[in-house]
Amino acid sequence: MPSANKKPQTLYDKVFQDHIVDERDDGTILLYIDRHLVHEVTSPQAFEGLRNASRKVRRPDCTLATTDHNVPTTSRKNFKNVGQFVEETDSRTQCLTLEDNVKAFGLTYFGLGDKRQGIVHIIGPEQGFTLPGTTVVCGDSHTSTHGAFGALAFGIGTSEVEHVLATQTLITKRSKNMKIQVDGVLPPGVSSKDIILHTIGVIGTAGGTGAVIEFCGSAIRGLSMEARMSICNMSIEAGARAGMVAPDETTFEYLKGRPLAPKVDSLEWKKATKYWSSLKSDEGAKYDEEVFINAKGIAPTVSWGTSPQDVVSITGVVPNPEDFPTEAKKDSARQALEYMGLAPGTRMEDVELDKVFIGSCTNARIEDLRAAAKIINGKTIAKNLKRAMVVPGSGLVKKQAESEGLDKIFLDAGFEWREAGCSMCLGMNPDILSPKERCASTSNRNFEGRQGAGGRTHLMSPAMAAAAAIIGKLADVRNLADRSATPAKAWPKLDVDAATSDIDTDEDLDHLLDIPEDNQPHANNEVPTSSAGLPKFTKLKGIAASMDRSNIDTDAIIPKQFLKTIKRTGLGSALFYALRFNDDGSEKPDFILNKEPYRQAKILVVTGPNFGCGSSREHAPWALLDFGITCIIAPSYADIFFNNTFKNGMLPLIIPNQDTLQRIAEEAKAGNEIEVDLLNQRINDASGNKLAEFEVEEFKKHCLVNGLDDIGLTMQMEDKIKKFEDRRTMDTPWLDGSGYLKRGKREGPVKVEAAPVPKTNRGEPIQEPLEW
Ligand SMILES: CC(C)[C@H](C(=O)O)[C@@H](O)C(=O)O
Ligand code: SF4
Repeated sequence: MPSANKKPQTLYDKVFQDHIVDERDDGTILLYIDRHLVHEVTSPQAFEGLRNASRKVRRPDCTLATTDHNVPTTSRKNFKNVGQFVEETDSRTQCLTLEDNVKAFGLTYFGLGDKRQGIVHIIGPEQGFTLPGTTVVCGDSHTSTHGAFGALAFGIGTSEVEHVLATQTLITKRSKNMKIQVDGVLPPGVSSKDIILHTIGVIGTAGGTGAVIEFCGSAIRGLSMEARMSICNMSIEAGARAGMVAPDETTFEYLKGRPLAPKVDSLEWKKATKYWSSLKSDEGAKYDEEVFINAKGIAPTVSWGTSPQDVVSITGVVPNPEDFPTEAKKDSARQALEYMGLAPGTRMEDVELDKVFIGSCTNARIEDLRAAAKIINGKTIAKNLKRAMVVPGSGLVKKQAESEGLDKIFLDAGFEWREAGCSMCLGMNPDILSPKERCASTSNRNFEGRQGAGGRTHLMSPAMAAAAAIIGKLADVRNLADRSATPAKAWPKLDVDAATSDIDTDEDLDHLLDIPEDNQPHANNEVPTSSAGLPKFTKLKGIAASMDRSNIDTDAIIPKQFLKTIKRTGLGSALFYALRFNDDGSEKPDFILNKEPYRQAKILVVTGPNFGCGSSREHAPWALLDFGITCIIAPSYADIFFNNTFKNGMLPLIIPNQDTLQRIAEEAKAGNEIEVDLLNQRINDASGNKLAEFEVEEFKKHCLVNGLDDIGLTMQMEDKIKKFEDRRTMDTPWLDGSGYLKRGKREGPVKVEAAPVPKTNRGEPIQEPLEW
């Protein structure tokens, strides 16, 4: 599907262009989605929405589900079913809800009894579900991982999950192009994790806001697929929507023999690799931003603070907040050091640890475990450690590691060898830090409370975490590594075939999926194309609470313990939980929303940039909404959060000018009401005097003002979507379900239910359908 456009294009431009179903004058684009990954935390409300509106999943053959966030990582030797195995009630409910949904909607599912279960971003590539040139989405911010294949892969919120399930498309707009070029040879002991931590240190967690990053340069070219995945994984921590690497021979080699990739040497494989080879940025392609990094200058890197940008070389010291350039930055460094229990000037190598965690979608692939095992081999973990654990990213990674004897190396050293899942990366399962415990972690986020309330996270590479486990402090892997120049071993590829051999027949498949014969639920694409659904937003007047903070992440807006709900409502009491409440549940009197009149706030004014960064959890806007806040005013937002708010009838306003923003914040601080007039795009004071004007995308405004449910709107574009799919089948036939995702294989009889009162996806009766 070579792009017709003559203008030099970037890799991102090409993949984006090839997926446009429809484009409106204001730049709003309906984008086709090739691959949809689903997990238990961000999908229950989406499936509920489908049910409420009597919609079915449009492309079960392009959808793959697993449980990862909530699952215990204890031995599954005696595993019988989720109901018995997952002890924690809410986690069990979420896992069981996913199981019900995959059965009801006919989706392929890797459950806890399946060797292929694992972290969603590890199993997609492993299976060849992720392919170059595809669009890949998941209700999860680290979907950016899949960009390592030259896919355009990004995280979405739950409402968008529902949109993709129903329509296999998303409403979006073009992102900016950013190039990060890393050239040169990596020094010994430095890995791809160090590249990305170092890069985020350079550009900051808001550095990539609004952009898709293309990682290129000789250092990137020289990396394996797994290392490229670790880099793209953390594009989201760099503030970007996605990260991409142009596919090349390394990519093709990785894909050979994967169950869902075209068969090697088939006509499809030849056609596919020809297309994939065209997916590189053209000579002269324009980037909105370019960053150049010399690989030689990167050292093994660790984080010292509570943001992934707070990094330093392992040979460095804890920075002094007074050395930061602005008062706001000094302040946030002070807060970070207080939380982390660190004093300025302390050598990083003197920082003592309590726990070590090797796992997560950033670094729990086979290569990561090999790198850690190489350091650990023959040694034991330090006595001061309370716990050291290895959590493989998938059942297949675990199996492969065991076949290479890595489990034994870890176990002999004193590590725990666990079952696959997200585990202590965010601690939605029992694997958590206790307050003040300090952890060396190969994960991607060191936010306050991320690995457990009060827990302290230091991010690093698997080899560095292994070194830290042996020393019991943050440690420089270069002092432990075997410096003898033994040639790199040619490692075997992950054995994916063995795992699929138990589903040779249709009967096996049905057994695996446990699909009721004729139970396509409520499947009906004719009735519910109505587009009326959300409350209308035209004018809002009310008290505004103001917060002077930068980079407020969605973990802070609503921590992980509240993500176990299968509902959208009732989350107001969890809003800003750690900032708002003490450990005993009492209110922190100084927090703005605990003061009068701000308990009644309808508007939130945030003076620092990058509000809503981090996780894609739509629970963040749901919590704000449930508290009563329907409008946020800030200088900038993280992309996923920004989209999520609109999907809930909320208005996030961008006021880039600091003086104007301060004027609005002053009104808020004085306890005066503010008026947000969407129709006239003005912010007024309580007496109607103009404080500011604002921009808002035309389509989004239209949806808000009319309370439109954009799934209904998109379903009215059926002809165009169908036409796109027909062309896709012609041009890239390997993208229609193959192997165990074969299209049609699981399509039971479509049962059209009588729908006396058609409902919206929120379960309310539909008003008059509205045209857009
Ligand atoms: C649960 C999910 C919404 C979340 C994400 O989007 O990132 C999680 O994976 C995380 O890492 O915080
Ligand atoms: S970042 Fe952590 S919690 Fe989120 S998907 Fe990856 S492993 Fe799971």
